[in-house]
Amino acid sequence: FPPLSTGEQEGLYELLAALPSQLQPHVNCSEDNTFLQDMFGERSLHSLVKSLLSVHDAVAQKKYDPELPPLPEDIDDDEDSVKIIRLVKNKEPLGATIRRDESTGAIIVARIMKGGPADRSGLIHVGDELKEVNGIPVDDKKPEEIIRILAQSQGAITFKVVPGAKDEASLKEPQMFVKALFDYDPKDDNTIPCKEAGLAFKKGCILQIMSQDDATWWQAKHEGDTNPRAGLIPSKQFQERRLAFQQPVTTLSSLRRSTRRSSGFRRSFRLSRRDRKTTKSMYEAKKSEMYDMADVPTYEEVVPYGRQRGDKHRLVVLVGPTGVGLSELKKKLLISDPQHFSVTIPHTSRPKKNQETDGVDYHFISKQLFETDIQNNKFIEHGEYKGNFYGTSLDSIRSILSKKKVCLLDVQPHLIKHLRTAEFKPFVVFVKPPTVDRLRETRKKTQIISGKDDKDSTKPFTEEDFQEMVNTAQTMETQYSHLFEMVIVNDNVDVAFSELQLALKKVETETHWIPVSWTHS
Ligand SMILES: Nc1ncnc2c1ncn2[C@@H]1O[C@H](COP(=O)(O)OP(=O)(O)OP(=O)(O)O)[C@@H](O)[C@H]1O
Repeated sequence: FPPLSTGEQEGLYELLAALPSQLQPHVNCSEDNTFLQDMFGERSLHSLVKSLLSVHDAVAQKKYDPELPPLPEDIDDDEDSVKIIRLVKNKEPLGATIRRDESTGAIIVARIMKGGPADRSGLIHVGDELKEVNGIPVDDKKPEEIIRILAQSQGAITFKVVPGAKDEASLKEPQMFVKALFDYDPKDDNTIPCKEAGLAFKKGCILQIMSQDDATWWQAKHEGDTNPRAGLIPSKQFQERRLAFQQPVTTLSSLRRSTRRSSGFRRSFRLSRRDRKTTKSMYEAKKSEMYDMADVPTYEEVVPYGRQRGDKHRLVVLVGPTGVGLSELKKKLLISDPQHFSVTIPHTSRPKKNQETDGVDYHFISKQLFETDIQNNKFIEHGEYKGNFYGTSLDSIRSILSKKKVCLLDVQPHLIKHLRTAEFKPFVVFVKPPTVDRLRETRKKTQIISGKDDKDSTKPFTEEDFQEMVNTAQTMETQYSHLFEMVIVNDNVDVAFSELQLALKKVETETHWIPVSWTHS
């Protein structure tokens, strides 16, 4: 209805007064007639109708909107994100703290006390930049001075703020993604408050974290899942805590076993293709380095990453047990595209042979310089063989990457963690042997370099070699699989090679997930 005019209101009263006579023909008994006369003549009914009408008018004219204070006139048009906030303050403190941002000098809301006036208003948020209080600019004031101004103010206080970026982001759907570093099935978890509400996932899955409000149970969805309902997953802290209790037992026992079989771990890093034959048993890595405890793998925050033209390539790291075929796969890649792929040139302290060229076969350096370089952490891997040092320097990796080539590197798995940096962004491929039966089948004609003596003698794989390869692969997988981005089974070498080639192509051209820590260097 449109609001009633005064004339219309009076007409309505007349109508009310006239009602009993209008109804008379329909009323048989005089008592009823008197009752109607009395009721419609009652003043209280008139005032009730009047109130009803004024409420009707107020609603129709939207008079219930509170009156907003006029906006200050000096708003800078450029500052489109400025917010003017008016809070009414009584004796109670506002419940917010401020700080000066070291780098920009801006006054920032540092904390909002839960339940205080600022919190209850819902208008001021942590991260907001304070520009003015009651028209007084605050940029040139110390936080203490501003606090004094606020303390002295009573009644309405006007703030001019620039909302913090965080504030806006928190209103949107949470955008935190993690890569799961362990398998999880709520069915096997007796601590979960509700198994049906749990979310199962596998190692390597990308999960979108929807809520971390609860310290023990987070809420998450599988990335890309259109179903909006989140499921419960153990929080990082909770998972770390309970794994810390379990791990020492399992790790220690598996390590003992692997120590005895440690010869199955990769003993050499390949120096150059020409030198392959002599590198096989060049040296053993220090055992203590190999068996360090891996961090408890839970979740790692990830972001989408796509290599832009002109960016350096991700470092390609191959790991696997001795003899599984890393050199073979590297060789195939190099042959497939020598302009695109490259391997590092190792350093050595041994004297240069006549047919060798410095910087091509090796970087030949003195023993003393080698030792200094070791001290200065210049090598990702190094070792000693027959009194001479050999090693792969970090700079030799950098030199390839800066030529915009793909660097192929194989290292022992415990060294992966040193390469996991924004600079190298390693793409780690685990090359796994097939079953012993398949090894026997596929490696029938294969000759390997005998590690028993220093001569370049070759021999076929033994049953023991196969068993050791499979066992070592198993140990490596148990301990380091959370660091592997891809697993290739080297059964048929041509199949394994095409799988690797395809995966590397994808890494170069498609958007994929990498740890968020690699994106800010
Ligand atoms: N799928 C395969 N089928 C048959 N032979 C293979 C296969 N993959 C590799 N080989 C052969 O097995 C031998 C060992 O492979 P390769 O030298 O590449 O191993 P590696 O992982 O580099 O080990 P190491 O660290 O001991 O040198 C080589 O003669 C290689 O040609």
